[in-house]
Amino acid sequence: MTSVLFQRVALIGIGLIGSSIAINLRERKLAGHIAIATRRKDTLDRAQSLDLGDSYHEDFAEAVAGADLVVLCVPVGACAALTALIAPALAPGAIITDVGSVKGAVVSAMLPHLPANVHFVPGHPIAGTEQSGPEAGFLELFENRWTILTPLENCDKAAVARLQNLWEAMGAMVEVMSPDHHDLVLAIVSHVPHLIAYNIVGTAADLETVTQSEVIKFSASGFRDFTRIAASDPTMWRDIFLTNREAVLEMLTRFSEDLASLQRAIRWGDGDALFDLFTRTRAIRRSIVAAGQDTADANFGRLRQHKDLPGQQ
Ligand SMILES: NC(=O)c1ccc[n+]([C@@H]2O[C@H](COP(=O)([O-])OP(=O)(O)OC[C@H]3O[C@@H](n4cnc5c(N)ncnc54)[C@H](O)[C@@H]3O)[C@@H](O)[C@H]2O)c1
Ligand SMILES: O=C(O)C(=O)C[C@]1(C(=O)O)C=C[C@@H](O)C=C1
Repeated sequence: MTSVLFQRVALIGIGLIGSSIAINLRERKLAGHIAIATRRKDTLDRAQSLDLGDSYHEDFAEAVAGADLVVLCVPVGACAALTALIAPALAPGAIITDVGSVKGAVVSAMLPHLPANVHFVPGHPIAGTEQSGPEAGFLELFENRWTILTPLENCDKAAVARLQNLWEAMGAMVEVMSPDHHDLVLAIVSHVPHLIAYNIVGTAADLETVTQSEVIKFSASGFRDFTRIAASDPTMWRDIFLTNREAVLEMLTRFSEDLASLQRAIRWGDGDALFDLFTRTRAIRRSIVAAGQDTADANFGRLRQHKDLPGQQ
């Protein structure tokens, strides 16, 4: 049995993550009032027609006024300007958080604009799909998935606990870590995999000896999975690679070295090296499935059942 955890939640940006939070707040009755603000009138109108909130604002400051929780649900590159815009309107004691996929850069971008009398608790739900826009959200997105919070050392513990309660009420599991550690971990489990997907789909599309229609016609499920990831939002991912540059480059160096070893194993017919690696990686997949962390597959299945879902914001 859940109860109202915040009196007024302001959601800034209402795409996949913002709308999933809105649906959770409403369905689970976690907020007294849901105020929604976003950049484009058209997106706001679509959010309203989906009945995602209680009030809709083109003026960001108006949306956050009186809110005890403000959640930035926008691409990482938009966080600094938006924080500067809303900072003067934040209520004393409010918790301000975000859902950005990179944390170090978000902290550096937001912190200088924030008044001392609010609690800044950056966050990141490790849950998503390749869809964007207010129509893409759904209730189960965060269920049994991790959300990472990266509060600064001097942050009020009660504020962190309140935000943790909210994520848990939305079905998530919560872990706290430093922004830098978050960025390093996410570089290898999320950012580099996306780069690989963008790259392989781009390479296939550029092949002179294989036609576009053959790529589409013969794409087996392995390649198809890459195309799903490579359909992810261009703005969001541009911002991620520009703001988590160091960690991504570090992981790419390791990745390239390991890829070169695989290339060598294939060239010299070293079947044992290939077999050993594939055995280790199969065990990793099986432990992820055993831990119940493969719900993205379930989400993907769910989205496929709704083929008419618009993908644009
Ligand atoms: N999509 C995912 O899988 C996923 C998962 C976890 C976290 N995130 C993070 O969540 C954030 C939002 O991602 P999303 O998937 O919901 O994106 P989305 O594209 O579905 O929605 C983004 C929203 O931000 C608004 N917006 C964009 N630029 C803006 C600007 N300059 N000023 C004001 N509003 C602006 C858009 O109108 C839209 O309402 C990103 O920071 C992303 O890194 C995404
Ligand atoms: O399943 C997907 O489509 C995702 O890419 C989700 C995913 C991920 O890499 O796991 C993407 C970026 C977010 O920051 C968090 C989650």
